[in-house]
Amino acid sequence: AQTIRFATEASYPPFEFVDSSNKIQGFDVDLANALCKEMNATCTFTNQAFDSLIPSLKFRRFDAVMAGMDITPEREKQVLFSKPYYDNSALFIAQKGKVADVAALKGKRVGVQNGTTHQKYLNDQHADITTVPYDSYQNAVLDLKNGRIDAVFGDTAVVNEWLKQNASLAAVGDKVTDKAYFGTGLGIAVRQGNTDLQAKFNAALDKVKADGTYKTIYSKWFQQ
Ligand SMILES: NC(=[NH2+])NCCC[C@H](N)C(=O)O
Repeated sequence: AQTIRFATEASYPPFEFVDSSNKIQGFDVDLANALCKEMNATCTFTNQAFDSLIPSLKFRRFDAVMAGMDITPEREKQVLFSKPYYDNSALFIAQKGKVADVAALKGKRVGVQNGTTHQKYLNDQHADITTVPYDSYQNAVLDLKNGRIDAVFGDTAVVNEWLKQNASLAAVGDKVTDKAYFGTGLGIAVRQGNTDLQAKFNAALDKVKADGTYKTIYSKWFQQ
């Protein structure tokens, strides 16, 4: 059977994280395994810095990237994406009672992960906010709790996870769904020209959506 080497950045529950026995787990991993089963392939997952995922894919160190990655026009110039497998949006969080709304973040320090759509969105659309880059969102949340930064900007499902675990944090403003950054959905990236693997992922996605497998995995990781 074919082996598909996936790369991810596993500090991003519920999409991907390293569990207590050092295994990479999460929604993306379960979905990838379901797709690989459909494709009669074996999946492997490697943990890498987020901003190195697309370069490593291009260097052929991996076959696919699945990392809660938004499909964006800019990334589509470099890689091919599967059809969207998850509807995404982004959200700011801050210490409870400290930041009234997004306008109040003017002149403040907001943590983001390097290479993410969140970083690009703030740089492009909120030049008045100081973006503070982190290699992992875990460290950004720590700094938010310590008061070293004023807010963190991340994917809504992930941010909700932090809110559940940290009673001292709260959402600021509404979800952001700007299509140029986060509105199109998450996709699996493969190399330009690898339309064969792209087509296989798309067919497998259709299959797991139709037979209920997708729904089971979704409800395991995104409890309402
Ligand atoms: N595994 C991760 N750390 N993912 C971060 C993803 C952030 C954002 N959705 C993006 O595509 O840029």
